[in-house]
Amino acid sequence: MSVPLRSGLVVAHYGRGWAVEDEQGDIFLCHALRRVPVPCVGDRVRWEQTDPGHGRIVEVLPRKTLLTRPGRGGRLRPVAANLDQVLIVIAPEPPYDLLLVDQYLVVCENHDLTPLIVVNKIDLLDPARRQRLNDDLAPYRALYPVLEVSAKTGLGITALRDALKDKASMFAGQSGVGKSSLLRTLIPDRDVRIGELSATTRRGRHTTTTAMLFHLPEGGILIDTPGVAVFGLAGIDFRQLAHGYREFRPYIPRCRFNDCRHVDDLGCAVRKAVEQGEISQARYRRYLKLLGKLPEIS
Ligand SMILES: Nc1nc2c(ncn2[C@@H]2O[C@H](COP(=O)(O)OP(=O)(O)OP(=O)(O)O)[C@@H](O)[C@H]2O)c(=O)[nH]1
Ligand SMILES: [Zn+2]
Repeated sequence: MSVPLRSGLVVAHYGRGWAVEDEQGDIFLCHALRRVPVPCVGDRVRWEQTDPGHGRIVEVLPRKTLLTRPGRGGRLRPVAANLDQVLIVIAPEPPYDLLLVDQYLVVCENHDLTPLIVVNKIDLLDPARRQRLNDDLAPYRALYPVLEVSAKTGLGITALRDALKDKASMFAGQSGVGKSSLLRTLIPDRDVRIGELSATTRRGRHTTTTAMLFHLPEGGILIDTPGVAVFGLAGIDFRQLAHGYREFRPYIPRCRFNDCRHVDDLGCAVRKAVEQGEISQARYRRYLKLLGKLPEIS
């Protein structure tokens, strides 16, 4: 007897299982058929129920976007599918690392993900720190939306909610910048949902999820990937790196050599733009640093 296939959304990933949400919002712990691509959070799937509360994924629908991380043996593992945007969170404390911000931006630019820069903990900004932040962020404000918020006081949270509405988003940022605090502010019933998942799967220890998807109260979804580094430069070559620096793009076709890495002066339109003040020197210096981190052969 064949069971009709159902549509679902992967909302969590545990070791070898996936939590699939059906159209009514009920959650089933599923395994995946061997022939399907390894599913990940955010995937739209076709699945069939096997037992109460359980099922198996038989098809992973085509993905709009896919974020991966290097797994065992250098193979890329999927982490989050169908994302629209990434919230790059920084804060006055711990001190922000703009090289890391640039790295996140390069990955976003090369995966068709829209980056938003979120400055959290603005309640901690005194005039001196405010001045430094403004100077540091000036080149970014010209390229990307920058939202200033405080998970502590609630400042700017309405604008953040508006930016997330009806989109699939994910946080990126150093430990301690306040990602969990923001998540709690945005999704007050978060813990209820985790409890609900554990109850459904009838197993106590599901704290080791690699990723989890939450529905935002005003529409849209937010994916949390605790402790998963998905924004490394693995798989990025020097062309993609330069492409990831948005403001370089108009100049790249004007470089004399097709394989210009924008390091040497000779006929490089990007360098010329830096010298003429059209491209931020700070950003260019960070580009050179990241270029130095790429594997030699790229
Ligand atoms: N002053 C202030 N402190 C905040 C704010 N948001 C978070 N914090 C504090 O910053 C610390 C780290 O916050 P978390 O939300 O745990 O940070 P995280 O980014 O999730 O950190 P990891 O879980 O390690 O990735 C906690 O002590 C929070 O109370 C804020 O807007 N203002
Ligand atoms: Zn060049």
